[in-house]
Amino acid sequence: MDLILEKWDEILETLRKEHELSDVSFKTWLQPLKVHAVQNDTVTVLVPTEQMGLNYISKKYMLPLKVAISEVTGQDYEIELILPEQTKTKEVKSLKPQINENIEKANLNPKYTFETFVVGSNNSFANAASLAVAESPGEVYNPLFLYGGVGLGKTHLMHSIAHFILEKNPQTKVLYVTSEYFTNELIEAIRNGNNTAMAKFREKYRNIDVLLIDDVQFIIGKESTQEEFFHTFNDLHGAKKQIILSSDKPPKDMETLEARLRSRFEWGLIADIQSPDYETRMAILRKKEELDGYNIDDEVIKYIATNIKSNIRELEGALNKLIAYANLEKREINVELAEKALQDIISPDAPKEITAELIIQTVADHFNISTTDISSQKRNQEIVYPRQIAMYLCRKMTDTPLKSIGNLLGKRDHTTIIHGADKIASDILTNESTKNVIEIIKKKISPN
Ligand SMILES: Nc1ncnc2c1ncn2[C@@H]1O[C@H](COP(=O)(O)OP(=O)(O)OP(=O)(O)O)[C@@H](O)[C@H]1O
Repeated sequence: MDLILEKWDEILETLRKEHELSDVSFKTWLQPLKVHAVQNDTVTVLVPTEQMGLNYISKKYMLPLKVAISEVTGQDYEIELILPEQTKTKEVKSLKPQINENIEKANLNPKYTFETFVVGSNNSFANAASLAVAESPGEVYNPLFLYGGVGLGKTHLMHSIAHFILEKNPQTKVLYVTSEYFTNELIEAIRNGNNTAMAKFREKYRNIDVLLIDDVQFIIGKESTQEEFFHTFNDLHGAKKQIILSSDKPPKDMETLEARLRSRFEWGLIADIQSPDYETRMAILRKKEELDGYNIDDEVIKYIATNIKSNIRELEGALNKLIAYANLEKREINVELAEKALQDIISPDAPKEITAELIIQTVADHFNISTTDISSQKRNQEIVYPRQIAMYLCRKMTDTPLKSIGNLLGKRDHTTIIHGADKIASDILTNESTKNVIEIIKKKISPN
């Protein structure tokens, strides 16, 4: 509800612009529309006219409104129009289930749950530890420290724990953030230079039941962040609140981590995730295929699982690329097509190549949005910023021609790519958060 309400004016404005509505049409039909309720992905819109007006709006503006909502919020909703006299009967339904609001508040990806997580020998210990923590937060292993290489499922497991806890007890205050987000918020509070900003920051992070901090290795070397994090940790741990951390290495190998933090990280349980074996890679591809509603030949799945070994993000990226390629070429998916579509990813002799596709996938994952969003025509800031970062990194880290980058990013022309990349290049010089984000994503793309 909050998201739609907050963005309602922007939604109507987007619709007005995209359909070049005259002032009079806008004022007559759209401006008076009010959000009455949002429930289970249906937005109930109050039409304060009479039946004729409702019929007309339904015929003429229902679809454009749906599209505008999807563009602005990044989510698809059904729309139901109602007249003022119907509001009484609808009132009971006006609360969106609390659990969905909590998932939004906690910053969770709805797809990352235990149900969609494939358990193999590489991650069974981490999975069991995560489930134990999810069942008894703050009681058994505190903190839970998950570590493993890039793209192996740490974030997915963390979100699974949070979903599980919220499902069981929707009142629990759960917050997932990346350590980079934590750092940026802290920098912002310090920059504001007043006690209220710091107090707000502390209130936010210390007044929760379950805190999940991803990629905690990025706070190393940032003194004030380590200091603040140390106090947050102590407060929460002392109050028996659950802390879950992830990193690319175990605490003992985090050389520049302050000793007092390292010892705290080791208080609870440390669980690692290794690269998946062949069977697990097959199972992950099968799961993804099932979730996305495809039915791909076994030989093709075997081909991908045999050739992409180390990183699950790349494994999924290869499958996505193959599907996109087949759709574009209007061809059936078979091993021959897979060899062609994936030749720049699967090349037995060449060292691992950094492709524009890998960059786009990594940026999307980092911002918790889909690659479809990045390549869409959406212009809201939550999508534009990651898109520009993808433009910048594709230019910096690959030789991909501007035209191809543009095609991958929603058929944009080369001037848009140059503009987006330049914008980020100048942002890096003045904005510490952008500098941090770029540093982190670069490491995810190329860890060494
Ligand atoms: N065991 C698994 N089952 C199903 N999907 C998985 C599994 N492990 C990872 N994935 C998928 O692989 C992708 C990358 O995983 P995730 O983002 O959790 O990795 P990560 O270890 O947090 O990476 P990073 O170090 O870059 O933060 C996600 O789309 C995730 O859903």
